[in-house]
Amino acid sequence: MVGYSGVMDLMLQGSLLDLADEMSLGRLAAGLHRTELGAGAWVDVRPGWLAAGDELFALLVRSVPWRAERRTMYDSVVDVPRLTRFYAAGEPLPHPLLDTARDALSVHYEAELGEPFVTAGMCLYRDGRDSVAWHGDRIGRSNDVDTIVAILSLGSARTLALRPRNGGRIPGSLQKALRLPLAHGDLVVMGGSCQRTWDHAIPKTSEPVGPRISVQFRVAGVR
Ligand SMILES: O=C(O)CCC(=O)C(=O)O
Ligand SMILES: [Fe+2]
Repeated sequence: MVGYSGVMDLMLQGSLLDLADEMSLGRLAAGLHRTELGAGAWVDVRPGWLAAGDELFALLVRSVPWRAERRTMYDSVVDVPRLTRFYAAGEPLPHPLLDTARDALSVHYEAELGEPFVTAGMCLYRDGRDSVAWHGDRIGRSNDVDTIVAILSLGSARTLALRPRNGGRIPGSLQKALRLPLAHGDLVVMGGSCQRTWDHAIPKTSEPVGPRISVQFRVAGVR
């Protein structure tokens, strides 16, 4: 028979296991790595920022009112086979962890950004055929001034591709393309002049990939 303290041990073990499985954001600065892209552009990657995000992913797939998006967007004609939902400033987000993530990002980037992240754009890539073509987030102020766009990646791993704009003819810009594999819980942050001097894309893939959701946090007046 298991005595009282034995029961307590079992309960404690149980709760420790639960804790380990509980969804949580790690310390943002720990494991954050910056790559300078030249011409004032940079990209930060923080692998595994969100731990145990399976339930959040499932909840977002289920409960976000996704809309089909296949139209012209950004500054060129962009084919956008994916589902989206935009949460404007002040609109309640579907899970409190997303508020926590946005606020942690606002604190971390305060000195560089000078204003908080306030909107959340969500995209659902159903499989490898869904994608977003080359573009910069240049709708609004980001067409003229530096900004920061922070993206939390959930679900299946996909590649975020980055390449210098205008065939790399922007003075000081690094002359190569980058491919960042983004896995479940990873954070990627594009900053400085990145939206103006670089383009990014989520390329289609013939790999058998499941659904992926990206949550993009932006400042007011930037899409
Ligand atoms: O899904 C992503 O990680 C990128 C999305 C994106 O570039 C956009 O919606 O502007
Ligand atoms: Fe974008």
